[in-house]
Amino acid sequence: MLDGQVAIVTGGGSGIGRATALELAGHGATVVICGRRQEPLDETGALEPHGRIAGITCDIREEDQVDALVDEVLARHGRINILVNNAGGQFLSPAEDITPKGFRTVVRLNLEGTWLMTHAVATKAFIPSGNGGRVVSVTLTPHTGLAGMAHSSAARAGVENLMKVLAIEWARFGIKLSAVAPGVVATETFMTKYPAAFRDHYTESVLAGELVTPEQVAQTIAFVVSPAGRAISGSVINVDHGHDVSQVRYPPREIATERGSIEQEARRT
Ligand SMILES: CCCCCCCCCCC/C=C/C(=O)SCCNC(=O)CCNC(=O)[C@H](O)C(C)(C)COP(=O)(O)OP(=O)(O)OC[C@H]1O[C@@H](n2cnc3c(N)ncnc32)[C@H](O)[C@@H]1OP(=O)(O)O
Ligand SMILES: NC(=O)C1=CN([C@@H]2O[C@H](COP(=O)(O)OP(=O)(O)OC[C@H]3O[C@@H](n4cnc5c(N)ncnc54)[C@H](OP(=O)(O)O)[C@@H]3O)[C@@H](O)[C@H]2O)C=CC1
Repeated sequence: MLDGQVAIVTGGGSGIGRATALELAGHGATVVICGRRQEPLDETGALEPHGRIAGITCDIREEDQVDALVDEVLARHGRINILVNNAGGQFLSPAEDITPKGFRTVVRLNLEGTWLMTHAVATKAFIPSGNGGRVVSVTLTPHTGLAGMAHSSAARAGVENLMKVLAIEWARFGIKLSAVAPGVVATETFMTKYPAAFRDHYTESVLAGELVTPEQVAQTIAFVVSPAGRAISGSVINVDHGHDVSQVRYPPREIATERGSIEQEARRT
């Protein structure tokens, strides 16, 4: 499906980024992954049997490192067809305790880093090639407001709108941009980084009763960048078992009937 395509996946050394790199490579793409540390990148590369994944260290918040990464990929492969902006994250904190530096740190990573990568790949590769390209940015649900993550909620809203604006402006270059917004994903980071009570609550109370897997997010990204996803641009695609529309399990345990539903209202006589 992706034979001959060259992809960059940011944050490809772990979690969703690793699963995405493996998924794209499995469909024939040559994949360059980046992150701040070399070791996780090498671990991802070792999981791919055909040598289609290589890692290059890059902090996506640093303009000179982003430029160097894109130049290196072009020098090695001569083209870039796909960019997956997956690197991101945040720390959990009540909004009133987030310092200016902490807010800036999260916005720089999620919004500015995504902009730097997207702009560099578009201007150095997609536009000069005349062939356009595909961009998918990984964001977050719920879109109704992610309590405890004010900085990240704001940044991800910015990323989703950025994808929409660029989908309009860069349609003339054949560039398609979308966001894929996962719900709660069972990555090692999610399972180990957050306080146990927070993790356990959201693990147990998600609507579907199960977490999203990294592979499910990766398969959606692969579909969007595949020939079958050619008409997708300016979209936000949730991969979240309905987390965006209902943040609690249905029905609430307290009022569940034996049939696992809610009691039906009696008809008026
Ligand atoms: C109704 C609501 C329903 C909600 C349902 C929610 C369900 C759960 C959804 C969960 C979804 C999301 C999951 C995920 O995203 S999992 C993947 C997460 N992955 C990551 O976060 C990886 C990347 N993250 C990082 O690298 C770091 O977290 C960070 C973003 C902070 C960047 O790290 P960096 O090394 O650059 O930054 P520093 O550590 O130097 O910190 C810089 C300043 O940031 C502030 N800070 C950092 N950590 C904290 C903290 N724990 N508490 C408070 N402030 C923090 C601080 O100002 C740092 O500066 P100082 O060290 O000088 O103080
Ligand atoms: N897990 C979840 O429940 C959900 C996750 N998401 C989002 O999906 C994405 C991936 O999450 P997940 O796989 O769980 O998280 P991970 O923490 O496993 O992945 C984050 C990756 O990004 C890399 N990274 C972090 N900062 C930078 C940077 N400045 N420059 C380059 N690379 C960087 C990290 O590598 P290194 O440290 O070596 O730089 C790491 O490989 C994130 O944007 C996350 O917020 C969205 C919804 C839910």
